[in-house]
Amino acid sequence: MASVPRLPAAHAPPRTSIPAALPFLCPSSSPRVAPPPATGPRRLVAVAAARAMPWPHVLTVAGSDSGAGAGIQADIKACAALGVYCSSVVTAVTAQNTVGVQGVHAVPEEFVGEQLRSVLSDMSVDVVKTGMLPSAGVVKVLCDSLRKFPVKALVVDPVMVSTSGDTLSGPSTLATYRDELFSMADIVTPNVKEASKLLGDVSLHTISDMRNAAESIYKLGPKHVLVKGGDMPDSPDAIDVFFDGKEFIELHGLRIRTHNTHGTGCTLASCIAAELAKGAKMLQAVQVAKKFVESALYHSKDLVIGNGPQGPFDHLFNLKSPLYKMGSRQKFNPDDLFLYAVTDSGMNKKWGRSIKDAVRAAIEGGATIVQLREKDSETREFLEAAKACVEICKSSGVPLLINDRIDIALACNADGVHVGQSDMPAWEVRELLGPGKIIGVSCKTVAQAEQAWKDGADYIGCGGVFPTTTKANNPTLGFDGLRTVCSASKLPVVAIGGINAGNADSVMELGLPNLKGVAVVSALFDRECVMTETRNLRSILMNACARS
Ligand SMILES: Nc1ncnc2c1ncn2[C@@H]1O[C@H](COP(=O)(O)OP(=O)(O)O)[C@@H](O)[C@H]1O
Ligand SMILES: Cc1ncc(COP(=O)(O)O)c(N)n1
Ligand SMILES: [Mg+2]
Repeated sequence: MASVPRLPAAHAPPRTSIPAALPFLCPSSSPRVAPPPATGPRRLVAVAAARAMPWPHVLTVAGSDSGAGAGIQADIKACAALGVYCSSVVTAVTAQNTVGVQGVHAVPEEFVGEQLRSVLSDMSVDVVKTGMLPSAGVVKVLCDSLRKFPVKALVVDPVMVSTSGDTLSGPSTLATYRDELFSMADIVTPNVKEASKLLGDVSLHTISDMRNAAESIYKLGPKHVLVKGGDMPDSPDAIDVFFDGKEFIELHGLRIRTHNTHGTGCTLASCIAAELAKGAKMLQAVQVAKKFVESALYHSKDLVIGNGPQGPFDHLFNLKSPLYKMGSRQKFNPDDLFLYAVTDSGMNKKWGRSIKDAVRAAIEGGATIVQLREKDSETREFLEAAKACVEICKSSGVPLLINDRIDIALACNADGVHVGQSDMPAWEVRELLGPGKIIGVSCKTVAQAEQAWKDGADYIGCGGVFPTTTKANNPTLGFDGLRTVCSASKLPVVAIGGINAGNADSVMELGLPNLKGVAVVSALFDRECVMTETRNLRSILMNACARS
């Protein structure tokens, strides 16, 4: 089974295009001039245009959860958190809490139809998301309404049983789901129990079972299927299987150890709908949604509401915890390690350039990730430079990491940090930064690589491959040491230590498992023209990858 498809590093397009008209950036770059703010009539036009802007709109057709962890209440909170308007057609009212579902009161089918008519005929709905549809009659009413008032996309979460094990939609709706609703759906998102019921109670225990189920449900008519693995607690990751009719993609997330998982499925489907309403493609929408659920669970893992086994979580965690700024960045892409530029304040001083100019030049030359390693800057000066570099990196789509300084990474909202063996342990860094950030760890041994993986790191840096002057007392591992660590690592690896234009090809040509790229300091920054050196190294690496 494929993981998220990626271009092989050697063929990956440059992260930044280099327009011919760009001023040559050596030895220092020219300042960029921001356009003047709009004033007078121009401002009025801008305001009018802003007023006319439609608000992406999801309509949820689902049940009310009196405990507000799942159902309509979860859907509205999830859409609000992602900046999308959410209207609601209530199909049932449930008496529900953290213990389970105590009662269900279905709304008459005609009145579900009336609510649908009210919203769909007037309010420019982009995407419809369905949750609890308590009877076959309600499913039919919905299908009729959608035929009358078509929308851009339909997300079907085939809610049948709550996490607490209570029935929310009886077996009589199964046939109508299969025969009428699925063929109208852009995506169907069953959990393992629901997938099993839809397929006549087949047993689902493994990823391979989930893949088979996704394929069988796809044959019932939806354009995409996501079989969710939240309820497979034996798996150390939370793995969902996505199928688009051609390819299976395993979506891996951190499994958050918490009891507060009530409403994860409703939230996931609503986030997918919200992202689709904003114009995202399906896989992208699913990835953002999964990351959102993971982050919300992470930040709510210790909340206590109610006495039952399944608590709600906080969808609006982002409002409360400015520390954890969950952007819509996708999960770490190991191919970003291809040409890893590590800055050095001493070298920048020597060549008379600012950190900012050094970073900009490296990115213009094709660096795929940047780490700021400023061992002797004052904190305030470093923070200001880091903030400027975050802006530069963000506009080029290149991740920015900070060496060692978790405080700086948090304050400038960097994409992550890189820590060494004597810095803060990666698991503590993960606690502070949350799941959305990249964490790298320097490792020289198989045991250290194993620990980094256990601690929740995203990649390891392994070296020194060659002798180096940038780090004192740094034993050289050589190719053999690198090979040993790469072969055993469960994480992607970037090689580091004395790598330059003269030897980078020999490292990539080793073709080692998990080796994704090289990290360089002096070879880029202890040179007169950072951009030229980076460009040259990039082409050496690409040629080496093409050969090996
Ligand atoms: N403990 C957890 N940690 C991280 N992600 C989880 C956890 N539990 C569920 N998820 C994720 O939440 C989403 C909803 O999944 P699931 O709980 O299986 O659906 P449902 O709520 O319909 O039973 C999935 O993306 C799943 O991987
Ligand atoms: C009204 C309503 N809709 C959906 C769910 C499923 O949510 P979960 O699977 O998290 O219990 C629920 N419990 N209640
Ligand atoms: Mg669940």
